[in-house]
This record gives sequence, C-alpha cells and structure tokens, in this order.
Amino acid sequence: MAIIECEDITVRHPHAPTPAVSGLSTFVEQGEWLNIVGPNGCGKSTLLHAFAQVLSLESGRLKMGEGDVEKHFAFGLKAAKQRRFFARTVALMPQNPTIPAGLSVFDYVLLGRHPHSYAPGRADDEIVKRCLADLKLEHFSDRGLDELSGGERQRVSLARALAQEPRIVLLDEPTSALDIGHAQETLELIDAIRHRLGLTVIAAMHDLTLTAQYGDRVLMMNGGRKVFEGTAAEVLTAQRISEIYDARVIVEVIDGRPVVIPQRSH
Ligand SMILES: Nc1ncnc2c1ncn2[C@@H]1O[C@H](COP(=O)(O)OP(=O)(O)OP(=O)(O)O)[C@@H](O)[C@H]1O
Repeated sequence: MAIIECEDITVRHPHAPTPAVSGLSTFVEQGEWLNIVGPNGCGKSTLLHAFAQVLSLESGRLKMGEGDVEKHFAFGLKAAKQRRFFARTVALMPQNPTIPAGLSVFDYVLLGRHPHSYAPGRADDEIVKRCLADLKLEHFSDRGLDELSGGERQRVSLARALAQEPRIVLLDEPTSALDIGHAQETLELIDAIRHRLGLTVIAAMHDLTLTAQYGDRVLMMNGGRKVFEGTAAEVLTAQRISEIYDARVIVEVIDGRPVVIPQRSH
C-alpha cells in the first residue's frame, strides 16, 4: 500500500523566481526505503521539505499517510491539532537543524515527544533514553548541543526524529558528517527499525555507494526534475552518473549492488 503518493508536484521557495522542484511524481510503499540522489541544488532538500509540509505546493497533489498534505496548511487551533497529528506520522531530520541555545542533548531529543505528549512524562523519558542508547549517545545526555562535534550533533538530530516514533522518516543527508563506521552503524540502525516497525524511510543521499547498499529504490533528480527512478543497479550506472553529475567514475557491481569509484583525470 502506498503511504506517499506524489502527483506532478511543483514547489517554489518564497520569492524565488523559479520552482526548485517541478512536475515531480512518485510513490512510496509503506515500509519501503527510497533514496533521493542528484547533484547539489537539484531539489532533494526542497522535495523533503514539501513532504514534511515545511514548504507548500505550488501545484500538484501530495498524500502523506492518510491525508492530503495541503489540507494541513490552515491556521488556528484546528490546524495546530492537525499539525500534531501530522508530526506523529512524519518526522524530518533536516540537513542543518536549528539547535536551540543552551539545550541539553536529552532535552533536545525529548522535543521529538511533543507530538505525542503535551507534558512528556516518564514513558517519554524512557523512549528518549532508548533512542540515545540506540545511537550510542547515552554518555552525551547532559551535554549541551553546542559542545558536540558535527557528527555527534547529526546523530542527536536523528535520535530526535526517531524519538518522534513516526511512520515516515525524512532524512536529509543523514550521514554527511559521519565517519564510515558511524555511517554504516547509523544506516544499519535505521534499517533495523524499519524492519521492526514498518517505518518508511526517504533519504537524500550524496554517497552513491552507501545509497546502493541501503534502500529499495533510488530516485535521481536533476534541475528540480525526476530524471530516473528504479533499483540502485538500474539507476546508478557509470554513464548516467557521468551525465548527471559531470563526474568520472567506474561502477563495479558487487553482490548485485553498484559500487561507485571516482577516477582522477590524469
Ligand atoms: N530558501 C530558499 N530560497 C530560494 N531558493 C532556495 C532556497 N533554498 C534552496 N533554494 C534553491 O532551490 C534549489 C534546490 O535547492 P535544494 O536545497 O533543494 O537542493 P539539494 O539538492 O538539496 O542540494 P544539496 O545537495 O546542495 O544539499 C537550488 O537552486 C537552491 O539555490
């Protein structure tokens, strides 16, 4: 069953002269992992922000979970209630999260519980502790967010999104600040949670080899448009990567999954 249905959507940033995403259609099954790839500025974050209803649609139709996203763009008490409901369905891990000054790691991750509890209690604390433990962040619990490395902060941001216990998680370059070990560990954890809870995962990714290792399908974008969609083996060919990214690469296929190796020019 499709949990996301996206028909011909166009998204424009406020005051931008042209749309950042144009005429894009796709669907995502419940429990599926879709990776979005494409060069800098092609519209990956914009698409995730439209899925998260941070940006509204200029045109097209988008269904997330049970409801049409556009219906949530109202104001007042009813809209606030709808937003809380939506936040129990969809969590966004942004590329550059806004980190409130002076907040501890524990309290930041606890923010993820707000769509579930107006006044988070002991059960919420336990969920936060579990998410911190899953990401091996327990010992940072009392630390200030501004006292963490970039990679640690990125894992804390993921912990907050997971503490939200959403049905759909939108990850904007979730491993961009992580070393290879933490990147693998983090993606394995997301995959384990996906299988355990039927979580649907949409991730914007730059590392094409990791993209091929994790996820069921790949959507490749360029210039705000979808250019290819399919399995990693179908989408991530050397010719396509060189055309879209203007890159020199060799692609080896190991165990059915492409491994992308950059080549220097001389
Ligand atoms: N707030 C904004 N206002 C106007 N234009 C924006 C804004 N944010 C992004 N853009 C533009 O929208 C386009 C898509 O940007 P987006 O951040 O979605 O790309 P991306 O694929 O996520 O890029 P990257 O890989 O560099 O993170 C770009 O041309 C960018 O300059």
